[in-house]
Amino acid sequence: MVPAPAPDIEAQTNNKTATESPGIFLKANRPVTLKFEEVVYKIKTIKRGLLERKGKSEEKVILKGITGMVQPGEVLAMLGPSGSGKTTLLTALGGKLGGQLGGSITYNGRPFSNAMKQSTGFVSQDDLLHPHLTVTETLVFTSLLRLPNSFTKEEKVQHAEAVITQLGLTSCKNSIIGGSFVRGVSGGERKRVSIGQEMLINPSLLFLDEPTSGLDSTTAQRIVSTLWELSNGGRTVVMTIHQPSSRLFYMFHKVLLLSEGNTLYFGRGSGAMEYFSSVGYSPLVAMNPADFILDLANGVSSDDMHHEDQILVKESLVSAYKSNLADKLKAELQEINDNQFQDGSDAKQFGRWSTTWWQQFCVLFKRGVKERRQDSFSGLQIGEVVVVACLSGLLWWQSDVSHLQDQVTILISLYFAQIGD
Ligand SMILES: Nc1ncnc2c1ncn2[C@@H]1O[C@H](COP(=O)(O)OP(=O)(O)OP(=O)(O)O)[C@@H](O)[C@H]1O
Repeated sequence: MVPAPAPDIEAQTNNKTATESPGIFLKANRPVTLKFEEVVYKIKTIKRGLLERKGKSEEKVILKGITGMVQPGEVLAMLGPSGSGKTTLLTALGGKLGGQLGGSITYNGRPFSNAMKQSTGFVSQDDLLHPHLTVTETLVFTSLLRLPNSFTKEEKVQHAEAVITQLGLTSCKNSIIGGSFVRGVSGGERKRVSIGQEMLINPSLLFLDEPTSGLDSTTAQRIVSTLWELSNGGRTVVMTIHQPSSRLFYMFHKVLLLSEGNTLYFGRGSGAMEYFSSVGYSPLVAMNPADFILDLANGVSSDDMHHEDQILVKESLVSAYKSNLADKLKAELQEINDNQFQDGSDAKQFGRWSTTWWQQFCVLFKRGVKERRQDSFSGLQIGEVVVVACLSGLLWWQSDVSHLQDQVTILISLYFAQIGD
């Protein structure tokens, strides 16, 4: 780890202890029950030969009617082989998936809204962190940008400090994040910084795409324990995970097993092995339940199986789920009365941005300067940056989310035009 020179932001946080920090992380502000019923997602693909210019349009079904529910205080882990639809489902539940999405997804009985967006944290698989900023700087700048003006600057800094303490990042808080060319904090610490960025808004609903990928089992355990503790504060946590150890597997309150867009199991993690043995699939030797059910999701129930047998195993597990668990789950979902949620928050009370344009400009400017503190500047370089920043800013100026695709297309066209020149 490369310690960076202590910046003024850290000077503001150094005298504060965790006990002085606001206790925002003890309880979720507005507990959220997430229900999803018969979620279907289809995409259009073009099938064409190597020499063909025009191909045939085909429809591919990625999610084939997925149902489930997560309540405050619960962690739902979505497991399945690569390409089974975990990230697609997570993105859909996080309100980030456009296109042909069918079925129903509700948050306290209501559709996704601006109000819910502001109570939702989403940690994607590939984190976008600035390599030359320290852990403290990263979290303080995010805090200054994302927390509303009802907090003073000092309170925003305190929130960042509280997150650092809560996520066990105190020992590396003055180390730079690092990247491909510069050594910085470890993979686990980096992941915790990404989680911390979302924790700053004290989300009631937290989505994480593979928060443990590439980490050793002890670090993975530490991250899942943190998420488990967060759920204890009345939060709803949903994550995708590739191959959890058995220790981790039993920490999940609920497990959703996917195979090629179908559900094979939804229920308590501790009940998974019992369920699969009740439908005729038990491991021959004692093994990690996650490994066993992932084998089943690939259609592997014993060694030396042919491809055709694997297809049959998957089909039998899909129909076993439909006849044994699906109806019970639907009945459980019906029992939850959507009118019980006292969700008085009105979408109108949530503005478009938490901070003003000028505040954002100042914070981003300061962050940009700190990020480049090791660079030497020439007048030409500064001029270039200002021109590009103005052009990019104009492109997004007062933009509507519905025009996002047009703007991205213009950016890509400009990029290719530049390459062509
Ligand atoms: N926009 C898209 N265009 C084409 N194919 C897509 C698109 N979105 C998803 N897919 C396909 O849908 C399937 C599920 O993708 P998804 O990323 O959800 O899988 P996953 O279970 O998260 O996989 P992994 O564990 O490897 O991340 C994959 O076969 C993927 O190629």
